Amino acid sequence: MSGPTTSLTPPADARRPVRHPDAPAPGELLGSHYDRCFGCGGEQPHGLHLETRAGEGVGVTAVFTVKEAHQGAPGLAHGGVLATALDETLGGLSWLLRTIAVTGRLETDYVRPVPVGTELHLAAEVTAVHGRKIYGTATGRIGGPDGPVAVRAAALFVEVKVDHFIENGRDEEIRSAMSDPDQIKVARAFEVNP
Ligand SMILES: CCCCCCCCCCCCCCCC(=O)SCCNC(=O)CCNC(=O)[C@H](O)C(C)(C)COP(=O)(O)OP(=O)(O)OC[C@H]1O[C@@H](n2cnc3c(N)ncnc32)[C@H](O)[C@@H]1OP(=O)(O)O
Repeated sequence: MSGPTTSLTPPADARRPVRHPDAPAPGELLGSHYDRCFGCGGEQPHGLHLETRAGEGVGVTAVFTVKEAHQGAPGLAHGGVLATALDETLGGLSWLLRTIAVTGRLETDYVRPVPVGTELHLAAEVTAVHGRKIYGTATGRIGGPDGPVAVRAAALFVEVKVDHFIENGRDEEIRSAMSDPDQIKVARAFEVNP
């Protein structure tokens, strides 16, 4: 097989994650990183509108209500939408590390079907860091933070610079994001704070 290793097991010399001193306080709403994001953007009508909050340690929690537009089988959430909810929640961990990172690998277990109308309560944490690689896990529970587990994920995110988006994104959206001073301020702040 060519290409990078796809293991989700951190190497033996991986370090424990450290919450950045400027990370949002536990309970603080993180807000959307991009208003047209399918996971968290308020301007994306069929999106998940996931609301993520900083948790304790290097963890976050999030809530997502499964809507009619999110179906796969009749009356049930689409598996890809649930993977998006897990991915987006894991993406929120960037705020705790103050590091910009993108998903390299996401492994999902589907444990229970999730009906339309469900409030899915998600929790994610960073488990290890090795160079640019950030390892994490996430769960989604039905109805409340202590509800039955419906989905689980393990993931590896890879740290990138803002240039990752500028060089690879479509010009129209990049120009619009670049003209939003808040977006650039937040993204750059992540880069200069080690
Ligand atoms: C102006 C606008 C501002 C906008 C501000 C936006 C703010 C922030 C937005 C965040 C959004 C969040 C939303 C949710 C999260 C997504 O959904 S992100 C979107 C989905 N993900 C992607 O599109 C990523 C696509 N993939 C890539 O771009 C590249 O493959 C990657 C992941 C950046 C890695 O490429 P690379 O930088 O060349 O890194 P590379 O040297 O190959 O690998 C580095 C290390 O990672 C390992 N690795 C790489 N890929 C993998 C893999 N798939 N499996 C296992 N290991 C891997 C390598 O083995 C290597 O390990 P070591 O050798 O260091 O031990």
